[in-house]
Amino acid sequence: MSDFISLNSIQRHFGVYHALKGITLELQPGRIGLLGPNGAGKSTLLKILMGLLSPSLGSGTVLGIPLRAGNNIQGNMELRRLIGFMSEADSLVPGLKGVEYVTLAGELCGMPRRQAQRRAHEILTYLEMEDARYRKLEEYSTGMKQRIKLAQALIHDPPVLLLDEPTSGLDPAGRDAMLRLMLEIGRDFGKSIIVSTHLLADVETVCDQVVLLINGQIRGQGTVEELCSRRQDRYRLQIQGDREKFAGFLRDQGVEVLDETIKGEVRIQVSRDWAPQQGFELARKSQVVLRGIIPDDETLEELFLRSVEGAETENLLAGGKV
Ligand SMILES: Nc1ncnc2c1ncn2[C@@H]1O[C@H](COP(=O)(O)OP(=O)(O)OP(=O)(O)O)[C@@H](O)[C@H]1O
Repeated sequence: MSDFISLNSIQRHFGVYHALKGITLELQPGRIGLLGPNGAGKSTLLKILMGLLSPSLGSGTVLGIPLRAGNNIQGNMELRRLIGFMSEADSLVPGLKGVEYVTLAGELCGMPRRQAQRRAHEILTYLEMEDARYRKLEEYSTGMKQRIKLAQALIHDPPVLLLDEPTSGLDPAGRDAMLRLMLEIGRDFGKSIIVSTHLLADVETVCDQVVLLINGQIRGQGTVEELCSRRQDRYRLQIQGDREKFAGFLRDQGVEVLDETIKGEVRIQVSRDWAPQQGFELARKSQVVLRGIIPDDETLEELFLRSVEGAETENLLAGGKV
């Protein structure tokens, strides 16, 4: 069992709707991407991890603190001291200036006012918000709002950050800057980060682990490399000889050719029980030299789309039940 996060069949119902349908997960500290389409249950899971919501069923521990169905006020308070949360929603307090808002977040975490003020200034300097700190929050641009939300999550120097859609609404430059900050905070300051997003590129840039959450269920977990190398039905045949002729021959033999435009290579899709030995046999018959057969990994985007489609098909077959 992981000391970091260990979940066992966690469910969360909202009335008759099952937002989480039995989440079992063991996570190690690091930079973790919680990837899923809209409505997958990402925010619900983050809120359970930090004790803002309790599970309807199931059990688990986060940083050694047990998650319990029903009210667990003591455990939830402890979790909030250890976790910084940046919500997706616009959770700012109108009328406050940037530095007042971040100070208030510190005080709400139990910090004495002076300490919270000092720390708020430090963080706002680190986030390059020197000038914006004395402006009212309602005057902030979307990029500034996302930064100040990150600042309030960092105020009490928690070892773990939960970031819900941190790049939402940002322009490309703002997004790059936010991703750089996340990398820095995770890699250089040693904090664990769980980032909820549906943006694959954000996960690829920042995260060393991925959890794929679709329709309230875990559909994959591991490093990007591990997840993308799971399929065993696509190969790159590296050949010496006439590529087009070989591709035509393969098609005649009932092999699906995905791409024959890459120099020295033909990409194919086959059934899962296809043995690479068959590739050599086909090459011999077609009189080309086969130099190698390499499993053809899918991109994170392909994996994501395939998983979403798979979940939709299963849902349809199950009669679309929640
Ligand atoms: N308080 C609530 N009451 C009723 N239903 C809810 C509540 N919170 C979430 N849900 C439902 O649970 C499902 C999962 O919502 P959640 O916000 O966790 O998804 P998400 O993956 O974060 O989506 P998004 O990427 O769109 O933010 C959605 O269908 C949502 O409508």
